Amino acid sequence: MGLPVIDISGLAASDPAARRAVGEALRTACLDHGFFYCTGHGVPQALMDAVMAQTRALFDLPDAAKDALDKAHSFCNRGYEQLGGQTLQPGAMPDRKEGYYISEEIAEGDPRMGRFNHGPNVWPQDLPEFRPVMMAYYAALGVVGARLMRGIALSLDLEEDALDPFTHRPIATLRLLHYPPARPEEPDELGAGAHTDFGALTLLMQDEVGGLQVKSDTGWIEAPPVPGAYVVNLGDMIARWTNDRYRSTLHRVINRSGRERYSVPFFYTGNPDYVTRCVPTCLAPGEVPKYPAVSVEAHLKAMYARTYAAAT
Ligand SMILES: O=C(O)CCC(=O)C(=O)O
Ligand SMILES: [Fe+2]
Repeated sequence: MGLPVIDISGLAASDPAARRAVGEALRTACLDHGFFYCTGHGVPQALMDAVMAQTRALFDLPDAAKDALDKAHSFCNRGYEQLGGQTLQPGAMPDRKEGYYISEEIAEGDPRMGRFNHGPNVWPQDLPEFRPVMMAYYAALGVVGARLMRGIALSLDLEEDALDPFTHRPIATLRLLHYPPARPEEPDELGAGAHTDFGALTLLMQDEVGGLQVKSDTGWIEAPPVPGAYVVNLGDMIARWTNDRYRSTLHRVINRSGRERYSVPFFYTGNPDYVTRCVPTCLAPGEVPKYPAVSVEAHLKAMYARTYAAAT
């Protein structure tokens, strides 16, 4: 069976019943696959299209231009990541993808400057539209992420604003990805090895090529592109938070299309100082939390160390 489609426009409605109805739909999807398609998110299609166009333009730059933007030059994980720069599946071959990291632009004098993942972005000089398009998109998805977290709160029978401290000044990361076609001579090579996401929520925009697969109880299922919709999935943090009631599900990418594939996940990770601890509504009488409380920042650091050999 395919992944459900949830129209989240009700979360922005003034009618509390409309907001609760979305919470109910989220609850079912989170308990079941931990993955769903999201429509009614309010992000203009023109902005989504512009992000895809700039993403293609970035990866079309000459290698020397991309190398100059390498994230090795950044202290806060911004910029270009070479083909094979990450191995998402332990023991597998390096991922057949190249990437680019963008997060909040932290200005000089901001007290957060220099904390894990906080600092300036890296911008390609030859693409004048790149920065404004990406920053507009980053802001738009921050709004959707916070709104979805309110829906998640409702879905867990919490007060609607219970997770607002988590969505205050959140860490979030926009990641541009390019997957060249799979190589027939390397049958074990994956575009992105099987992994779960680190944070709270991921909102993925993918082009029309396809190749994302999600692990279900019956095996790998395809998550084909649905125009205008995001593929949303829960990350490890929400699984911890809910004592594994909500699922952070394995997924991977194999681009067997013979074409170039582009995708843009947005990782909504939350306020770095927020301490996640088991949600009380996720404990049956006598049940104990499986995981100790952990701050968002400590969790994120540990997760980066897992997939990058030389992580900071
Ligand atoms: O490109 C995709 O479809 C998925 C990417 C992904 O899972 C990730 O970057 O965590
Ligand atoms: Fe992922």
